[in-house]
Order: sequence, then structure tokens, then C-alpha cells
Amino acid sequence: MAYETILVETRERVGLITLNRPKALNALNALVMEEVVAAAQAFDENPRIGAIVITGSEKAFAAGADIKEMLPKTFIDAYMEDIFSGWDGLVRVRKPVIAAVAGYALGGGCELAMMCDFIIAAENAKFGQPEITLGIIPGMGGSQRLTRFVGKSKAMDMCLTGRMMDAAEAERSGLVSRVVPPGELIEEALKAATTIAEFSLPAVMMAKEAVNRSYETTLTEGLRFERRVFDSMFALDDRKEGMAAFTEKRSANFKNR
Ligand SMILES: CC(C)=CC(=O)SCCNC(=O)CCNC(=O)[C@H](O)C(C)(C)COP(=O)(O)OP(=O)(O)OC[C@H]1O[C@@H](n2cnc3c(N)ncnc32)[C@H](O)[C@@H]1OP(=O)(O)O
Repeated sequence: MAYETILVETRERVGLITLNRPKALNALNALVMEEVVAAAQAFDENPRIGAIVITGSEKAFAAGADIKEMLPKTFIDAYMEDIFSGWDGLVRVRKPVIAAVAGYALGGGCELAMMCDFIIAAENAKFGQPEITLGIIPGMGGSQRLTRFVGKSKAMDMCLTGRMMDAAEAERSGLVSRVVPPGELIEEALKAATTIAEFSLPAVMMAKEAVNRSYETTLTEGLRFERRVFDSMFALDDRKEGMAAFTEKRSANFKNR
């Protein structure tokens, strides 16, 4: 499939999606949303792919939803289009998705990164929810996901002042999992994705589902869910292979079954 706003590559068992609207600092318009979701879903369905990385440029992961596209819209346009709801397709991807963020990740850019399973940031990354400066509030999940990542006080600070957070603060606050030099970002993200892709795919997908469940339910229900999923893993050939490989002091050869 030919894409206009993104570059799509396969590296070993990893699908790499690069936002590619450099003149607009990768601002997220409707076409970007459609293409990112389509590419991620294609990787999700591809049995040769075990993990996905989404990245931007060194200057901008994405500087937000496209303000110029939003400017002429009316309430009824936004409501009837259910603007941004297309991104739910990315959240439904079952394989792990890593955001590799350098430069600006603002508004929808920060929100896109937070839709991914974890964020690896370059030292020059800047995160923010500056929607308030435009007379609006976050609309791609920022008020909800940022609060879960960094807690109420910092989420309020970010959403109410519109200030940016640098990579060190983002790591301290739990928004990003690790920070690396800009020149090592893609390599680090691909390395993490390749590590994941070498494990048993059903086990990886179940781990993602279990962690995500912790956001949606009580601790008691979440623990029950984890235990039931854990029990079901004794039906996997890969579980037998992983444990046998450990005891036989060799590498596991997972078959994703
Ligand atoms: C999801 C929801 C509900 C909302 C949102 O996401 S609203 C958008 C939130 N983001 C922002 O408010 C950030 C807007 N951008 C900036 O503040 C600046 O561009 C910057 C600080 C990120 C970078 O400043 P710099 O001076 O380095 O670059 P610019 O000359 O300002 O930008 C270059 C080029 O990109 C266009 N641009 C940047 N961001 C957006 C955007 N979000 N939507 C549309 N276009 C954007 C900018 O207009 C300029 O293009 P032109 O020279 O052709 O105007």
C-alpha cells in the first residue's frame, strides 16, 4: 500500500512507522490518522511481525493535531465526524507498539505517544499538552492518559499551563520508560522491539493485555484476570519450550503456539 504521510518499513520482525510531514512538524491530520492506523493494523495482522515502533523526526515526533485542519470546523463537524475517534484503531492493535520520541511531542503528539505501550525518549524530547493556549482542551486522550501516567498534580500543571516537560522530567514522572541520546533513539527502540519480537507472541500479547487491564479494573479483578490468563499459558507449547530451554541451558525456540 502507498502512503502519503508516513514511511513504512520492516526491520527483521519489527514494523517501523515513521511520521513524515516534516514541513508541518508531523502535525496529525485526518490522513495521518488513517494511514498510521492502517499501517499498524497491517503489521498486527502480519504473522512475521512481533512488535511495532512509531517514530517521527529528530525535531518533532508530532507537534499536535493539525491546527490548520481544525480551524474551520464547527461543533457539528467535530461531533458528527467523531473527530479523533479513528485513533481507537491503534489502541486496538494487539501486538506491542513502542513510541520512539525525539523533539516535540505536543498535544495530539503527546497523546499519540501515550496510546503506545511504552515510550522511549531522546534527550531532546519535549512533551506537552498546550491545547489550553488554543482555547481548547486535550482531545486524543491527554486528560485521561497523562493523569494515569504522571498523577493528578503534574497532569493538571501540564493541561492548565500548557508548559512543556523535558525528557528528564518525563522519565522522572513515569511518562517515558528510558531516555537515550538522539542519535541512538531508533536503534534503541528497534532493539527493544526486536527483543520483544523474539519472545512467544501469544505470551507477549497476553502480557500486554494483562498490564492494560490494570487501567480498566479494580486490583482484585485485575489479579483474578492475571491468574486466569497465567493458568491458560500452561496450554502453550511455547511455555513448555521456554521452561525446557531454561533447564537444558539453551536458547528457547518459540513457535508462537
Ligand atoms: C489533539 C488536540 C485536541 C489538539 C491538539 O493537538 S492542538 C495542537 C497542539 N500543539 C501545539 O499547539 C503546538 C503548535 N506548534 C508550535 O507551537 C510550534 O510549531 C513549535 C513550538 C512546536 C515549533 O516552533 P518552530 O518555530 O520551530 O516551528 P514553526 O515555524 O512554528 O512550525 C513549522 C511549521 O509547522 C507548522 N505546525 C507546527 N505545529 C503545527 C500544528 N499542530 N498544526 C499545524 N501546523 C503546525 C507551522 O505552522 C509551520 O508551518 P508554516 O510555516 O507553513 O506555517
